[in-house]
Amino acid sequence: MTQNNKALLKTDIPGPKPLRIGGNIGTRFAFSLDRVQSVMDLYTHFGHIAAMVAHDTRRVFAFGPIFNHQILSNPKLFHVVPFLKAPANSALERLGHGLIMMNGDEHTYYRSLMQPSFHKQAIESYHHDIVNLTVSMLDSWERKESVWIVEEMRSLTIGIANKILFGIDKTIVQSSIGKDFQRWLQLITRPSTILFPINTLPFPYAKMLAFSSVLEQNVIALMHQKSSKNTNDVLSILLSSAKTSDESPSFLDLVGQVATLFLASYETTTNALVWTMLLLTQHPEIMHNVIAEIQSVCGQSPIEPLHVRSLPYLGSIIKESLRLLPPAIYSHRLTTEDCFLGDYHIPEGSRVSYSPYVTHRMADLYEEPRRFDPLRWESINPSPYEYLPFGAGARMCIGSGLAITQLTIILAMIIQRYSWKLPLNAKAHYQVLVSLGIKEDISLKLEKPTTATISQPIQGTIRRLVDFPA
Ligand code: HEM
Repeated sequence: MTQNNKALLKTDIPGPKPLRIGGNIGTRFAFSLDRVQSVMDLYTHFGHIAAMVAHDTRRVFAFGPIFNHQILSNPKLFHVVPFLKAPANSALERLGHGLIMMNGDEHTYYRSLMQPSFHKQAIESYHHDIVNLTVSMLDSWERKESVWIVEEMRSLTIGIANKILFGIDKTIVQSSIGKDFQRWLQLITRPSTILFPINTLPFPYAKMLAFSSVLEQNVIALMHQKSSKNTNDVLSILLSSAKTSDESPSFLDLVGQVATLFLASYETTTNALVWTMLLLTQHPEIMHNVIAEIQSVCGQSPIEPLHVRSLPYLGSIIKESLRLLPPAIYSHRLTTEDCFLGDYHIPEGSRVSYSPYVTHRMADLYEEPRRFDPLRWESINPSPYEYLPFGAGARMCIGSGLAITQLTIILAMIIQRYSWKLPLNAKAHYQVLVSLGIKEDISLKLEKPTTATISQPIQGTIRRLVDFPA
């Protein structure tokens, strides 16, 4: 950008004022109390470009398809940034350095290495593992009248991640890498770990660093086992493409990819399943129609790969659920040089975020955006920057095809065997840890899928995000 252009651009980005007590930090803290509502309020009150604190160009949000395109189609200018400080050459640094945190040529190289594991054919080859693990879960429901839905969906998606990412059977999950990763995720997302990166015991950050070393050793041991066996899972495909690649990355170089795959896959998919099932409890007519579609296309037969592409109504339900409650609310980038967003000058080193959540709620793109309306997909065809639950551009979610396949198979199989109802006064309070989920688990009452029954109205903060039928 020339000096002249720079002078013409504005720097007074609108946003909430610093608080009288607490200043900029106070305003940032207020934002973090409810990030979902706060990000929407920024757009509603200040428009397409807004700062977390007025005039502070270090933390900026850019909303809507034009800015999504500008940010996501220019990965050289908008870099991703690690969210946790890690000591140089530590296990934490290596575990955190996966595709999602890479930039430039390194990102391009590892993305091409991982791509074969997510091709259409590879995804079809995981189909039977997804079906088998879902059958086991549904069989265990036969003895139950109700199920804790988050717990069930989480344990299923971890089981699937273990099997299709690492070739580990569910029976070994309890003592396996899946549990280690879950614990690691809890440790790295604790506010005390993030706020006080002090490497001395008993600080939680020091405990997390020690646990990272254990996890890294376990991941490397797993890679040694894999490299001597020929199994059909994402890690095996990755190891064999690494072997034939010119740069031949070592196991240590690949540790971060393994961690990223596990962490990026199961929590997002769990939350998408839970939200979809909860939304269906509030829309009996939609539930009724999807039962009819599944009965007519699949009957009681096992779900085959062909069925996954032949359930358009279920497909619209999944799309609509990911529009209304996308697991990724917003995502950050760091500017690598001075640039501009609209009329505003953004200095190098600023954090800029795009938001699938806000974009999906723009009334000029989606009529009555707060309503769950799968039928809207019969008459709209948004661009990749207008509908982006999986991001867009060169860094779009590499697992999007796998995620949609999993959601379709699991939901179709549950709907084949059960209907579900909320208990009296069930509350769904939303929260964002890594992605948008619910705070406390809900016990759903199971029924046979004869017809969809009217459920109790759902209570809780979810009513701030969704307009349910009266
Ligand atoms: C419903 C489920 C999922 C949702 C909503 C989701 C969402 C996303 C989003 C929004 C991004 C882009 C983030 C950004 O722009 O900063 C992303 C990236 C990524 N996702 Fe997913 N994801 C899901 C499932 C999965 C699965 C199943 C896997 C792998 C098994 C996966 C692996 C990844 C990876 C590796 C990236 C980084 C891609 C890159 O930077 O090149 N995700 N995901």
